[in-house]
Amino acid sequence: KWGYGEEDGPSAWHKSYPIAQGARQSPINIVPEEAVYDSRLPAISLSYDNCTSLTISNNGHSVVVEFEDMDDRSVIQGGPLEDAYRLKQFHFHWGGKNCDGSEHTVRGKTYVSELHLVHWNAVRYRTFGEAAAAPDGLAVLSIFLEKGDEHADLHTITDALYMVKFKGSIANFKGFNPKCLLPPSLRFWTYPGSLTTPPLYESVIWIVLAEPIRVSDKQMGKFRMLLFNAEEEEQTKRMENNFRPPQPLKGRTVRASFK
Ligand SMILES: Cc1cc(C(C)C)[n+](CCc2cnc[nH]2)c(C(C)C)c1
Ligand SMILES: [Zn+2]
Repeated sequence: KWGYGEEDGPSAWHKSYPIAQGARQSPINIVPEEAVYDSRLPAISLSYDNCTSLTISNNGHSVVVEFEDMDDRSVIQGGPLEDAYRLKQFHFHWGGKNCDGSEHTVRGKTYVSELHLVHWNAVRYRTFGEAAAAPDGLAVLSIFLEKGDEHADLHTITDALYMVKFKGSIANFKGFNPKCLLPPSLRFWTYPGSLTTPPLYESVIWIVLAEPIRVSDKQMGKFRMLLFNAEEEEQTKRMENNFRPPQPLKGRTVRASFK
């Protein structure tokens, strides 16, 4: 199977997943000066007030918070999106003790971590799986985490990580609303891309917020206590550096919602 190590990491994925060298792969390096300001782009609208978080889990690649997505109780719309997309889950990518782990970069700058809020087009597709394989199936809202003071609301997540230390662990995680993780500004860049892990489906409309949120080193240290391995496996592998590096733009246009 695939991972983030020397043998099974991003540079090897193309062997089992040739789309890794496709025309709309993610992440990318965003160059603001080359982004096209589009004044017709509506603002992003997030309706998370009735969202229902269910669980927090360790899938062996990241820590994931899943939501109830049987109706349109929590959706993202506007921006580049034709339809409303349903919130399905969010997860993070991060680095190691002294190195950054964001997936997208801005003028080559990396951030400590990157939060992905994953939504799917339930207007056009019946299931998440079907949407995840369709060109306009998913919309991922990406938020950069920058090193700074403690983030007051991130504690709710970091305090729960001990419950999902091992791959395959899952715990109740009700009542969490991710709107507390948004930065003050919803100014964004948007471009057509892909999942950043195998199967690397080219099914994601990316919406990357320009303004990061700030988190402390101590809070990030708690993410690095998670493990890639299951409890019964003998080798203990710390969960860190679970990010894919930027991929070729291949002629795509990045649009900006701001000048
Ligand atoms: C069908 C599928 C969908 C996703 C994400 C977009 C939730 N993911 C995560 C891929 C991803 C993570 N960040 C961006 N893409 C996978 C991985 C767990 C195998 C499978
Ligand atoms: Zn992700």
